[in-house]
Amino acid sequence: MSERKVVKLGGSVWDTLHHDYFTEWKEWVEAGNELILLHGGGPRLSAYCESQQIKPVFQNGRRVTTEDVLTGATRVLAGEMQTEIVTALGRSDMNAVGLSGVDGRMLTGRQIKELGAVGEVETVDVSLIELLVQNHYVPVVTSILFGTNGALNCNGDDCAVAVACALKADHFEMITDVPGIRINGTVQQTLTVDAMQQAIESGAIYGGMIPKTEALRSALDGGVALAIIRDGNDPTATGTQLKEGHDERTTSHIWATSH
Ligand SMILES: Nc1ncnc2c1ncn2[C@@H]1O[C@H](COP(=O)(O)OP(=O)(O)O)[C@@H](O)[C@H]1O
Ligand SMILES: CC(=O)N[C@@H](CCC(=O)OP(=O)(O)O)C(=O)O
Repeated sequence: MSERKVVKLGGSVWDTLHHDYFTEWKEWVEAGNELILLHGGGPRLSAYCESQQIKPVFQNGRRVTTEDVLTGATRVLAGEMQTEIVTALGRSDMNAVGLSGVDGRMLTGRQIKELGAVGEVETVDVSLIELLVQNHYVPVVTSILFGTNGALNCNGDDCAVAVACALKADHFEMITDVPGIRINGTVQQTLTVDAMQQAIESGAIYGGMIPKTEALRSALDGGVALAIIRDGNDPTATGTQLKEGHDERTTSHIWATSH
């Protein structure tokens, strides 16, 4: 029975991504399974903004997006980043196809007005992705949404989990530049939903890790059996898996020591 894996590839780790990931993905696809890649490109987009004398501004890990930033987002995410990823997959003998949410109106977005030209995913039409995977292509999707008044920038993690849930993925992996979620200096192999929420409130989880942990939670709520953060620099590392339920001991431990 074929399995379906959705992988979110973080822009933070793309430049140093361990090559064994390509081998792992190739073997996964060759074994008859399905692979769908989602990607961001936050650091490259920030570099673009700085080159244009635009100061990057974030709120809870999501970028405030003016029209000029949106131009950069389409150039960097749907252009430079996506072409590099599709090319790298091709060099590892995988037939990848680059897309964003505007293709076939696959991902429509509702604007989050206080962040500017930013959207949250409103609808996911999986038919284009299904068409590609049935024909043994690896879809590579970036987080630009189809909005009523034009394209919208979407956080890569928010976008990835919406796609993972709509596709009823068996696995959802978020590959990033750290070995997992650290609380008080220790990488957590598992984290309960309650402990995660308290770690966000205490500031132990901050910045770009906030949308990532929220995405893990949405994946669990959306019925994805395995939702995990993995280290892009080390494919053998355990990572952090989010667990349902309550763990009073872990929760109070984090609460007590992170203040
Ligand atoms: N508790 C935490 N544990 C690990 N990393 C954290 C934590 N809180 C915040 N971070 C930050 O989150 C970053 C990953 O988010 P981000 O830079 O948005 O990655 P990506 O580009 O892969 O989506 C890490 O590099 C780290 O600086
Ligand atoms: C609205 C919003 O925050 N969009 C993100 C899209 C790119 C992204 O998410 O990149 P990573 O996956 O590398 O973090 C941004 O502009 O940075």
